[in-house]
Amino acid sequence: MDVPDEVITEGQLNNVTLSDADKAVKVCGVYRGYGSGRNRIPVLRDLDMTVETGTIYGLLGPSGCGKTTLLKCILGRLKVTIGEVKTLGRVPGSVGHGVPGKRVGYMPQELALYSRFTIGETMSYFGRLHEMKQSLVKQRTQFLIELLSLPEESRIIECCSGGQQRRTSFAIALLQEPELLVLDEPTVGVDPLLRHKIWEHLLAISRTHVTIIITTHYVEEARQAHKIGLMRNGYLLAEAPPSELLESYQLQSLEEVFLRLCEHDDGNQNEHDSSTREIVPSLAKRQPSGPSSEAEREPLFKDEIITSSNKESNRNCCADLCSWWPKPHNVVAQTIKNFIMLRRNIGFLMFEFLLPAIQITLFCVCIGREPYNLPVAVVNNETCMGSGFCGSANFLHHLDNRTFHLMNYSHRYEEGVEMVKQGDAWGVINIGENFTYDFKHRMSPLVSNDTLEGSTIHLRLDMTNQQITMTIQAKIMAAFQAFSSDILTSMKLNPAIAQIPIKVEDPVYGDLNPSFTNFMAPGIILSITYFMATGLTALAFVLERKQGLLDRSIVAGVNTIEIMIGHILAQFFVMVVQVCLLLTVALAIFKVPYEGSLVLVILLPLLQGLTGMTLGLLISALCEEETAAIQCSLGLVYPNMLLSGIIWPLESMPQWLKYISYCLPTTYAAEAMRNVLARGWDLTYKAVWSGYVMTIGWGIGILLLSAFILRIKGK
Ligand SMILES: Nc1ncnc2c1ncn2[C@@H]1O[C@H](COP(=O)(O)OP(=O)(O)OP(=O)(O)O)[C@@H](O)[C@H]1O
Repeated sequence: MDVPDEVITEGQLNNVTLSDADKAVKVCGVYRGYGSGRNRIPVLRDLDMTVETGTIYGLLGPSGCGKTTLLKCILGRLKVTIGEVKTLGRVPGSVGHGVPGKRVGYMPQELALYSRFTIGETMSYFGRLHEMKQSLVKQRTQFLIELLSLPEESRIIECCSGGQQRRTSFAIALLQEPELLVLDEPTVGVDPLLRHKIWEHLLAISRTHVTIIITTHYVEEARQAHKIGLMRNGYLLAEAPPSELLESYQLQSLEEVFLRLCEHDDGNQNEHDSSTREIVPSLAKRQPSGPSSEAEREPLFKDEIITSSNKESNRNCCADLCSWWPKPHNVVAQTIKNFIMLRRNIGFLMFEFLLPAIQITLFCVCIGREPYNLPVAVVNNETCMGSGFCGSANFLHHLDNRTFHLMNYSHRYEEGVEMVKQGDAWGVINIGENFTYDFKHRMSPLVSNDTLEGSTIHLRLDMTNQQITMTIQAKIMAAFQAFSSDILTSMKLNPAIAQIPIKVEDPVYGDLNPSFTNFMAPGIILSITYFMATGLTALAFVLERKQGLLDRSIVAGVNTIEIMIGHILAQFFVMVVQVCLLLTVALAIFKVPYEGSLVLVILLPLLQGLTGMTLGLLISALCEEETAAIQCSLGLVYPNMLLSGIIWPLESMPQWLKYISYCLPTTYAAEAMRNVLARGWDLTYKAVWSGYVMTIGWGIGILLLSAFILRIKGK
């Protein structure tokens, strides 16, 4: 950490308060770094800078010296730790100031362009952010196309050459004819002809009272500026008109001046090193003129900082609220931008439309359908001789041959059971040796049932899969009914009197459970909508942030709430189409039963989708990389499905897990959906309205949290 040169006292702090009306930018004693604690990187150190209105200020310095950081402080994108910045007369970010906003044109170092937009659409987007009439945007676009030799406005940005893309980026900064132009290395990688053209234009507009700050590490290029600031290690070594610097140092080039200043600075550093002390970065540092010991100095620092930051925070409290309030023109700009992006990616949009319908199709095809071709061992102990009626053969004949794959093990029941134990069969059917004879006698009022106990059909099943168990049982009952109908009709008896001689013995594995097919469908519908929506927005900020587009839009005056609303509005359209297709497939094609109001059935997935979107925005706010965002959204799918009672009933969960489950956004909703679909309940039932309330509550909560995180991270 650097040595503080001087302690700022209360009086001194007042003295540095900025009031000069003719100064477009005034930076006083600014400190700013990145990170915190041991990982803190100090960047700006006690930096002063003055830019007069209507001049070109060349900010020069080697790579990494802090030029971009300083520009971001001037634009209000970064808050200074200590010191004061005034841009166009006020603290950047003040309510109604227009910085960030339309009073400033910003060209970031990176391209920061929507590559799928045309030049015209790009201009329209930034024009909307600056509240310009579209006719004026058109006019300015034509002017800038001519001035900067850009291709026609219908040209897609990604089809432009590198130089054309940079000039488009420059044109955006000039679009609204701002009072202040901040250009971060506009000439890097630009051919000399274009560089000359850019400087020519800058000189021309500076004569119309436009102030320009331009950074470059091509030192000689800045000779054309009215004033230059030579920056090194986070502070300015010198600040003067180029001619003055050359004259006073009696040197030929600015590069030589810069080298001389660096040597001088190195000498000064060595002198200071003997008195170097480590202090916390948030404390002010200047020439020690006051109390000498650290203990004496610290309270003074802290008071100053608290006083100054309190002043700032009081002033900004209302400002913050106002700046959060979404402005319609920004929301419209964001929404249109997102729709254009959707339109440019029509293949992906179709995929997004169809994916939920494909998922529900897979669910209906793979889950809930009747299993078939099930291996079942048959042990038929009955010996049918002659031409008499053979009941066991008749019974086996009636077993559905699509469902069963029968394997005969005559007289070897144990062998059949072993097959089930080995997992080679789902069950064993054991038919008693006197089955037909006893069945006939069973119907006789003279015979007691007890005496016939040994001649029934015995079933031993693997009951680990409830769907299969239930199918086998149902099919065996159906076959028995058909058999009893045959035999009793031949005896001229009413089949309704048949007594059922089928006994289900202890299962080999598992236990019998009820069916969950219809139980699962509502939860599956909701979770598909929820996670599709999360996926739609999880990359919302990540990509724009990485490409510098988010920063650029914010400098143009958009706030994070407006960006979020823009995303939600555009993606809501996609989601409505998804939900319509999803419900059509589920309810109309696969006949998932619904007893309740269709409005409620449609509304809940839509609300769940909106909540899913807010979760996506939260992921997007938290993650810096696409891979992290994708992993995060995918990683949430399965735990949520397992914990929300979508796949298996909550009643089977341990109590502590139930508490967690009820805290999740889809649990109450799945319950409500089930009640609306299967029981036909409406909003008067708690089990229904609680699902809607929880969904809305979660949506609002996550949205606010995302906005808060974006605010804190300054994105
Ligand atoms: N977001 C960040 N987090 C941590 N460190 C950062 C961040 N941004 C910049 N830095 C560090 O701050 C220092 C100054 O960076 P800055 O981008 O302001 O320099 P610069 O003078 O604009 O460099 P260049 O000319 O290469 O663009 C560098 O050491 C850089 O590594």
